[in-house]
Amino acid sequence: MRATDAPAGLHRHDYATRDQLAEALAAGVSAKLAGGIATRGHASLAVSGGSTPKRFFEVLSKAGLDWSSVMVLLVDERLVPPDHERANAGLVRRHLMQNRAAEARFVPYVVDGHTPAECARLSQAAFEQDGHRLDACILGMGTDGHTASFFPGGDRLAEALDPEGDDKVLPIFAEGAGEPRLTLTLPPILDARFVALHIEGAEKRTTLETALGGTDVDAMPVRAVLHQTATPVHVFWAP
Ligand SMILES: O=C1O[C@H](COP(=O)(O)O)[C@@H](O)[C@H](O)[C@H]1O
Repeated sequence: MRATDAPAGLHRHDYATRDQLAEALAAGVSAKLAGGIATRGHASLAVSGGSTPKRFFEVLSKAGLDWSSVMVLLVDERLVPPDHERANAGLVRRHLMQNRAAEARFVPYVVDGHTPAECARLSQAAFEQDGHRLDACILGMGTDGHTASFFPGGDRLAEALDPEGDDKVLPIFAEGAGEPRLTLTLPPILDARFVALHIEGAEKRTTLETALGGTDVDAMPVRAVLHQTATPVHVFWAP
């Protein structure tokens, strides 16, 4: 691991390989979850979808935790049927909810049978059922500068990024997103006890440097996470 200079509140962790990154991130998350279980009797984890987290999920799924005391949620979801190949819930079921982690309680978003607004309302109720604050929230990032489903041009981006907003889950639509989405809003993400941004590859490194080098949040919504100073954010990267 190599620590690099970063703005205050941003901690950068660079690894030589994606396997090393997966091991380190899984160890860090596992420690946070163990801490939650030890102090409160339960712990919660929100994870992202896409293609990047598979290796991390597979390592984390083998962690020696009391997984029956862990709730797993999604940072964001695509509004597609639950068995659709692009469903983030499917990725989590296939790669995280296995091995020891099969004992955890997975609470996916409500994605069908309702309007997007209703899906968001029902999903938020599930998110709030334990009245909890997330122990760990693992974000991803696209090369367009989106994180969670905060896409450039998102129709409800301002609401989703409002630090004073009351909604924890919102429906959101953006041309570049592929399909309508549900997303955690910025407040519950930044309220997590541990926030990580997990990115891999040279292209995403360039995207990260671009995001750090400018301040236009609408152009690159990940800046809302990177440039705030209230919550420490740990950036995990490997080539
Ligand atoms: O659409 C999404 O993309 C991002 C990044 O995905 P990746 O495939 O580039 O790793 C992901 O963080 C988000 O959860 C997902 O819905």
